[in-house]
Amino acid sequence: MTKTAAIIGGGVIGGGWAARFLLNGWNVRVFDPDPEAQRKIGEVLDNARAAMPGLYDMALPGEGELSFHESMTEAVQGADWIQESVPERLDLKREVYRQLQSACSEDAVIGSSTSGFKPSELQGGATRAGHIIVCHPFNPVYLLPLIEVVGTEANTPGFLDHAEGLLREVGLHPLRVRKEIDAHIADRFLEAVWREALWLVRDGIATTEEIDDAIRMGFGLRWAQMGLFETYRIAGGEAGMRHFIAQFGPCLEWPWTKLMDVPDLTDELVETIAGQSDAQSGQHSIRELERIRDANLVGMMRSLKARDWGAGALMNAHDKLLNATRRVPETLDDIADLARPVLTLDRAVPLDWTDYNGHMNEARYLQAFGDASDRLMMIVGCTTDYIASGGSYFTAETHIRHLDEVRAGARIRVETQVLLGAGKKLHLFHRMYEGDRELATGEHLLIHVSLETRRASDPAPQVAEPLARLAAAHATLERPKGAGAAVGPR
Ligand SMILES: NC(=O)C1=CN([C@@H]2O[C@H](COP(=O)(O)OP(=O)(O)OC[C@H]3O[C@@H](n4cnc5c(N)ncnc54)[C@H](O)[C@@H]3O)[C@@H](O)[C@H]2O)C=CC1
Ligand SMILES: C[N+](C)(C)CC(=O)CC(=O)[O-]
Repeated sequence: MTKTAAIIGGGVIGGGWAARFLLNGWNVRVFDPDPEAQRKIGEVLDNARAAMPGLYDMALPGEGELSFHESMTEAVQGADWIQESVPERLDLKREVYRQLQSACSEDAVIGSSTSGFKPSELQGGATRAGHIIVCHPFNPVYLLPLIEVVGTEANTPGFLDHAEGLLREVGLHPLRVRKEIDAHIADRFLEAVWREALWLVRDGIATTEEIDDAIRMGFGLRWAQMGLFETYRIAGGEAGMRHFIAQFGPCLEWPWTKLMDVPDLTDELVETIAGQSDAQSGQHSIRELERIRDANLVGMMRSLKARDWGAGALMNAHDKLLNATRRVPETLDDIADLARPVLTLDRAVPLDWTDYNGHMNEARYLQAFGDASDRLMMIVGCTTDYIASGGSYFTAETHIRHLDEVRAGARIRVETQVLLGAGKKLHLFHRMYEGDRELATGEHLLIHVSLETRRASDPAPQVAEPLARLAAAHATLERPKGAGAAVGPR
C-alpha cells in the first residue's frame, strides 16, 4: 500500500522532504500557514524532478499524490511519517507536537528536522514522547542522503529501527547518533567551521570568496568523498594515523585556530583514535586508499567540470590552455595534406571512462568517435553557426570494431577518412590509435538534415563544397580494411 508522509512546515527543508517522499512514490500531505507555501513547494518540486532522477540508474517509482491542507490535524490523518520542519523555536515545535498528536495515528513516526535541539527537549511535555525523534536532514533533502537520527530512552530501539527502515526506503542514509548532544554530529562541525570563517572575515584575513575557494578548491573536495579520519590516515603516509597525530598533534596547541579548547592527546585517546581508524579502514593499504580517493575525486571533479563550476571551471580553463598546443584542425585550411586521413581527436582517457575490466568502456568508444565526427563536421563547415542556421548531420548507422584495449591516462587519437561525402550522405571511417597501436575503428553513416523539418536535406554550399574537396582527396586513399564489414568473426 502507498505510504503517506505529512509535512508540517513546507519551507526550505519541508519542501525538500516533500520532494524526497513524493518522488519515491509516497503520498504527501502538507500543512503550512504561509499562503505562499504551495507555490514555494511547487518550485522546489520542479527542481527536484529535474535533478533527482539523474542520480539513479533505475527509474524512480511513479510520484505519489500531493495535497495541501488547511489544518495540521487534517494533514496528519493516516500519515505513516510526520516530518516537522517549522522554524527553530522549541516552544513552537512542542506546541506543534501537542496539536498533531491529538489527531495522528498512534504508531506514526514524528521526525523533527531540528538543526540543534536534543530529542529530550523536543519530547518534553508530549503526549507520546516515544514517537518523537530527531531526523536532521541536509539541504537539499532530495539529493543529500544523510539523516542524523537521534532518540532518547523514551524511544524503543525497535521504534528507531522502524524509522530508519522507512528512511532507507526513500533512499536516505540514517546515521544513528549514539548519545543526544546539542547540534548532533554534523552541525557541530558546520558551526565550528562557520565560526572560524566569521573570525577570518572579521579580522580582515580573508573575504568570503577566498574562504569559499579555500574550501572548494581543496579540502572540500576531499571531504566529499572520504571524510576527515580516512583523509588524515592517508596524510600520515605509510605509518598512517599514529604518525599523523605525532606530527600534527602539537599544532592543535598552537594558535592555528580561534577555538583553542583542545582535548589532551593522552596515549589513551591516541590509541582510541588509531584503533577506531584501523577498524574503519585497516582492510585497505594506504596505497589502496589513495587509489580509491583518487577515483572518487576524479569522478566528482569531472562532474563539476561538466557543470563548469568551482574546481571544474578551473579545469575547463586549463583544458582550453592545453588545446592551444593540440594539433587537431578546425578548418580545411588547417590541413597541410588533404590526401591523408584527418586527425579529428587527440585526448586522454579519463579514469571515469574506464570500467570494472580496468579499460576504456565500450560506450566511450562511441563517445570518442562521436566527438571525432563532430570535429570532421566542423572542419568541413558544419560549425555551430551553421547548425544554428538550421542544417546539421544526424548519424544513421554505426559499426564499431574493438581491436585492442586502452587504459586510463592513455593519450588516444582518431584519424578519419571520408568514404563518401556527396549529397545528403557523409560516410566516415574513424581509426583510433594509442601511439602506433590501432585500438578500434568506427564506421558511421551520417545524413544531412534540416533541423526545421527534421528530414534529410542537401547541405548548403558552405558545407557541400569543402566536403566535396576533402572527399575527392580521400578517394585517392586505399579503402580501409574493415570498411563495410558486418558483425562476425574477423
Ligand atoms: N535551512 C537549512 O539549511 C536547514 C534547516 N533545518 C531545520 O529545519 C527546520 C525548518 O527550517 P527551514 O526550512 O530552513 O525554515 P523556513 O523558514 O524555510 O521554513 C519554515 C516553514 O514553517 C512554516 N511554519 C511556521 N509556523 C508553522 C506552524 N505552526 N505549522 C506549520 N508550519 C509552520 C513557515 O511558514 C515556513 O514555511 C528548522 O528546525 C531548521 O533548524 C535542518 C537542516 C538544514
Ligand atoms: C545552518 N544549519 C545549521 C541550518 C545547517 C543544517 O542544519 C544542515 C545543512 O543542510 O547544512
